[in-house]
Amino acid sequence: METRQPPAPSGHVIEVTDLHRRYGTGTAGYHAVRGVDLAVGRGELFALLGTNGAGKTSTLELIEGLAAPSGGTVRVLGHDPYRERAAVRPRIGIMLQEGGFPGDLTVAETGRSWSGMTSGARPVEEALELVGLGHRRGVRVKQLSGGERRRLDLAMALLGRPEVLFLDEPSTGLDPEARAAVWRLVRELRAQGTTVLLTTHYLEEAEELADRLAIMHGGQVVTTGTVAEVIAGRPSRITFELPEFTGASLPPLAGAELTVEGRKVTVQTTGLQSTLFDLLGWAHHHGIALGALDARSASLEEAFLAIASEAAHRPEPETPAAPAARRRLIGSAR
Ligand SMILES: Nc1ncnc2c1ncn2[C@@H]1O[C@H](COP(=O)(O)OP(=O)(O)OP(=O)(O)O)[C@@H](O)[C@H]1O
Repeated sequence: METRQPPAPSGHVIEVTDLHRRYGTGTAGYHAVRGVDLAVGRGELFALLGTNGAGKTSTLELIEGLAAPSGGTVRVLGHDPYRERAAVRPRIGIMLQEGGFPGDLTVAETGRSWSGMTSGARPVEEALELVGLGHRRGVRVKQLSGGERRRLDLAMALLGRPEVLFLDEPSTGLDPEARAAVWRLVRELRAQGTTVLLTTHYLEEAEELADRLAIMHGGQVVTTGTVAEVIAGRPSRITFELPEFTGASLPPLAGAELTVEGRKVTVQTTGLQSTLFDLLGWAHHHGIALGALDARSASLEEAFLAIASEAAHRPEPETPAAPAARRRLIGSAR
């Protein structure tokens, strides 16, 4: 039995306050992370979502302790992951976007060399079996498919039985079956008490796995909460096509917003059932067949697209100057 160290005093395994990251200096510099606050509890699975370039990886790397922030604080298991690396590193597992293991080593050799650098490592065979790579142990890394390499990255992140697992786009490049297997494994790890912070472009992945999530845009968190909280208040959508000749004009639908393009009608409503009832009643009364009728509740995808589009239309925040003492760090870690 391994001994687990006590949780951080706040009860949060990950705590991020007013985090900033700036690459480069002066006018050529780029302020990629602009005041991010996050808190992740023990055993929680938290997903970081965002558009391309939103700052997810830049944020994740700071939380993993791979670079120092330009401003703000990060605490992982009660420690600064950059300055107190020795205290944090043995207790976390990191799956980067590119593991970058030497191509000439076999899968088993990679596991053994990684295991030699990992304290309290589980047997290499066990880690490979967990991700379904046991049968590929004798194959050189360069001969693995993209999806198999992702699974090797995950196996190596799991070697040290981490209390906190960081997954940067874990299922990118996996086929649907391998993705489902990774989801099962992540759920099992979470059920065993592992805290997981992941970034993903797959909204379905966040919907399936996340207890809570944050949506980033332009280096900031624009929305955070459970999937239900993020979706709440977003309108449901009804779409249909009117027949070519309709004597009747569309009915007033209380609380709904109609958009008509030619014969195609889109109705956005927060009261899906009553709007649908009124619409179908009108169609029935006038003997109108609504073509390609589709009615669906708001999904995380719709909420994400709406939130990203709202955020994109907001003015860019002012870029505070990077503190001089931190400038030496700028441009590192990529
Ligand atoms: N080393 C670097 N130097 C300068 N700019 C960088 C560097 N690394 C990242 N950036 C910029 O910082 C911004 C955030 O990048 P980051 O990789 O964190 O975004 P992301 O949300 O992970 O994006 P994606 O979903 O595309 O992976 C981007 O505009 C990127 O071009």
